[in-house]
Amino acid sequence: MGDDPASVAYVRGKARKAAEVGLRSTVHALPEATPQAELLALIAQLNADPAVHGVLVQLPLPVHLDPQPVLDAVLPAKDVDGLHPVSTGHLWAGQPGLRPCTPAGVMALLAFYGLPVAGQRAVIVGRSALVGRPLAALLLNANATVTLAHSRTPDLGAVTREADLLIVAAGRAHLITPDMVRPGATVIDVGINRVPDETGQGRLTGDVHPGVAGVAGALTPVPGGVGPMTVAQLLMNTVLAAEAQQAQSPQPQTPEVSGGLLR
Ligand SMILES: Nc1nc2c(c(=O)[nH]1)N[C@@H](CN(C=O)c1ccc(C(=O)N[C@@H](CCC(=O)O)C(=O)O)cc1)CN2
Repeated sequence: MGDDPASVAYVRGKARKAAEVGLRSTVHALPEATPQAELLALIAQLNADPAVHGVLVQLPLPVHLDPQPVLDAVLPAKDVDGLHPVSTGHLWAGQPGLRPCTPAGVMALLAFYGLPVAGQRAVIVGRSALVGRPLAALLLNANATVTLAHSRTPDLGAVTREADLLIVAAGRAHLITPDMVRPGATVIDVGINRVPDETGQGRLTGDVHPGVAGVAGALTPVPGGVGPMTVAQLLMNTVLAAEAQQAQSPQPQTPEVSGGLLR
């Protein structure tokens, strides 16, 4: 909703990647001033459409809208963003379900590089519903010992220095400096901050100071680290949701859809 340049770019990127892997997507771009009832009516229409396997509402919403009733309106079976309370319940109960995309992307990245999680002391900085909270549950489910730090945590450096695995999603450029990191720790930078540069366009940088590369055992870059994993996980969730819906109530598929979605 609206014309926030970052959201417009993220949605465009999601549609492009979906097309690349053979998923059909439709972007419903609504004007900033759209009333909540109109947005809820659109979600209800998509929920009821058997040709639609996944629905996501790009965040943030304009300030006049309360995000929670909007997220609650998405049918849990189609909740490819993993933000519906049913998905959250499954996650915290350690049951299978659709997981929020950025935290799931972090877990996929750790697995891909063979970085250990079980038994590790994991510290997350940032307690957002989109990243920090669900990531705490995913790490717990993977048998890490988890600390969730945030803007009111006193002596943040003392907490982060305890981490074998430090994940930063605070939304503050270069919050984590080299002295706050244990030598050899794995550091995952979820921050995406645009800071002024000489071109006037702004430069992307993370929540972790570049000097941390000299201390950490592994450090994800920004850009090109966790961000693209978010989109990959969205595509994965969409395929999982489609497969689960197909198993629940098999629909006749067009050849094009069968080729794209069913293995
Ligand atoms: N409904 C949702 N809204 C938002 C989510 C989300 O998971 N669900 N996450 C973010 C934005 N986001 C996806 O929506 C997202 C963020 C970053 C990237 C990415 O690939 N970043 C690149 C840099 C891109 C740039 O030039 O700005 C990178 O880090 O390399 C993809 C998706 C908030 N909203």
